[in-house]
Amino acid sequence: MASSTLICDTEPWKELQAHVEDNNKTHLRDLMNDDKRCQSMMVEFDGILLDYSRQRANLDTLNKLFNLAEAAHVKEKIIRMFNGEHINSTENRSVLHVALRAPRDAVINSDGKNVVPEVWQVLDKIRDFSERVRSGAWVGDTGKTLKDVVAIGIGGSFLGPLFVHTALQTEVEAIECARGRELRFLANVDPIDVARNITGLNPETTLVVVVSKTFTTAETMLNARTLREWISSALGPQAVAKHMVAVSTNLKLVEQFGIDPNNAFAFWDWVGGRYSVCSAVGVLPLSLQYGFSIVEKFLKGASSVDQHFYSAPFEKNIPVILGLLSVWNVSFLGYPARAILPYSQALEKLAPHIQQVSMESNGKGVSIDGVPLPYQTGEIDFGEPGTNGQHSFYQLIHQGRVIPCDFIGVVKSQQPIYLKDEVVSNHDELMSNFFAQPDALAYGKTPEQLQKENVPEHLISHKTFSGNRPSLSILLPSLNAYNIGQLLAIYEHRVAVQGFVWSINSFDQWGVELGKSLATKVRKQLHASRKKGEPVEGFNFSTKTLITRYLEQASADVPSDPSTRLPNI
Ligand SMILES: O=P(O)(O)OC[C@H]1O[C@H](O)[C@H](O)[C@@H](O)[C@@H]1O
Repeated sequence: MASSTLICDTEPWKELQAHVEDNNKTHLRDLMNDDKRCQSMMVEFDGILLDYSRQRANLDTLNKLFNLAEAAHVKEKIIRMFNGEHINSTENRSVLHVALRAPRDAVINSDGKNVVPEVWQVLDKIRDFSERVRSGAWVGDTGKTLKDVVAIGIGGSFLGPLFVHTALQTEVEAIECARGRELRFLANVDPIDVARNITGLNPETTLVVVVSKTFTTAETMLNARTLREWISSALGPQAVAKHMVAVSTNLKLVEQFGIDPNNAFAFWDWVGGRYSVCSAVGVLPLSLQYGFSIVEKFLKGASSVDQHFYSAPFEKNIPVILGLLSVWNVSFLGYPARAILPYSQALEKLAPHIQQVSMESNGKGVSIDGVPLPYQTGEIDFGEPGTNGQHSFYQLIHQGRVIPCDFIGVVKSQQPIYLKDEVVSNHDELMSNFFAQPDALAYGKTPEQLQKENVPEHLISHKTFSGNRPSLSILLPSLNAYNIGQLLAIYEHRVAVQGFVWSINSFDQWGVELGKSLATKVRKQLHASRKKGEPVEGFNFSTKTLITRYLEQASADVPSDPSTRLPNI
C-alpha cells in the first residue's frame, strides 16, 4: 500500500466489506456448533488462553483480516516500533515502552543508542531507594520511617499504577510485602481529592512522589504545591527534601520545584504517558509499596508478551488477533463500543486504565499522514468487574445495543473461600457467571423456547434474547504480578495493532490540548476578577454567565487574608 493510499481503498478492506453480508447469514449459535471452528479459534501463550470462538467471524474472516494486516504493513510497523524508529511522527519520537521491561542484556536502540542500560540504571536506583525507605534506612525529617506514600499524578501518570496497585492489593505474596504500608493516589485537581488523600495521614511518616512526564501538568503541579505546603506547614520547609521525590522526564523543572535531582527518577520522551506504567511512573510507587522484586515479576510478565507479540506468527499472536478482531467489530460490523469485563474484583481498575490506553491512542480523525479519514477509529471502552456489571448495564448488552465484550477470568483466586458443606466455592460461583454470560450473549433465547416453558404470550417478546452478540474470553491461570504484566502488555499491543491497521498515530494526543488552553484563559479571568475585580469578558454569553455566577456566589467563601487553608476533615 502506497503511503497516500488509505487502508479503506485496499482490496483486503473491500473484501472484508463484501464478506459482512455473507457472515451475517449465520447466527452465532450455529457457528458455535462447529467444534472444529471453535477449536481453531483458541490460542494459548505462556499460560493464557484466548477463546475467540464467540466472535461473529469464521476462519475466512480471520484470513481476510490477516490479509488486511498485510496491506496495512502491521508486521513492518511492529518491527519499526521495536527498532526505535520515530513512529510517533507528529512528536518525532520513538515508541519504546517495550524497552522498559526488556531484560538487562537486551539491545533496543533509540536514535542509535541502546536505551536498555539507562532503563536498568533507573530500575537499580529505584530498587536501592525503595529498599532504603522500606527498611527505615531513609527516614523522614523527624526520624520516623516513611510508611505511607501519596503518588501525585494524572492520566498516564496515575491510571496504570492505580490499576497494578489495585490488582496486587489482595495477592498473597504482595500482601506480605506491603504489611504496615499504604499507597494512595492523588490525581484530581479537585480539593476534595486532596482532602480524601491526606485524611488519616501524618506528614511525619508520609513520602510524596510527584509523577509527571512533563512536570507542567496543571493538576499535578497544583497538587504537588499543595502537599508541599501540607508537609512544610507541619514540619518546616527543610522537611520537603526528605518527604518529596519525583518521577519525570523533565529533571530541570523537578529541581526548580525544589526537589533534589538526586531524588528524581528519570524516564524518557520515547515513553508515552499512557504506556508509562513500566517506567519509574509505576515502578517507583509500586516498589515502595510492595518491594522491587514483586514489581520485577510484573515487568517480566509484560516482557514475555512483548516477545510473543514481536515474534509469534499472526495466527498465534494474541495481541494481533485481538486487535484485528476489534477492527472487524468497529470498522466492518459497525459496533462502536467495547466492554471490558474482568471477573475479578482485583481487576476493577483495568477498564479505566484501558480507557486511556485505547481511547487516547486511537480516537483520531486523520491518518498518520494527516489525511482526514472516511472511517471511524477507536471505540468507546468501558467496563466493570463481574458480577457487579451484571446487575447494572448488562441489560443493555443482552437486549439493547450490541457491544462486543471481553470476558477476563482467573483460574485460581487470589483469596479463595470454601464454606463448609458447600462444594461450590465462592470463586466457583463467580466463575459460573464468567462461563455463562458469553453463551447467554451468543445463543440468546428464542420465542419457541419460551413457549415451551409456558411463558405467557404477552411476555414472550420481552423475554426473548436475540443472541448473536459477540464476545471473547481470556482465561488467566492466576492473578499475580507476572500475570498482571502479561495482561497489561496484551492490551497495550492490541491497541497498537488497531492503530497500525487504521493507519493512525496511536502515540500522540493532540485532542487533549484545546480544553487545557481554554482552562488557562478561564484561570486568568478568575485571577483578574478576584484580584482586581475585573468583569468577566471575552467569553460567549453562556460561559460568561456561568463564570460570573460562580464568582459572585463563591466570593463569600474566599479568605480575605493570604494564608494557606488546607482541608479540614
Ligand atoms: O505525566 P504528565 O506530563 O503530567 O501528563 C499527564 C497526562 O496529561 C495529558 O492530559 C495527556 O493527555 C496524558 O496522556 C498524560 O498522561
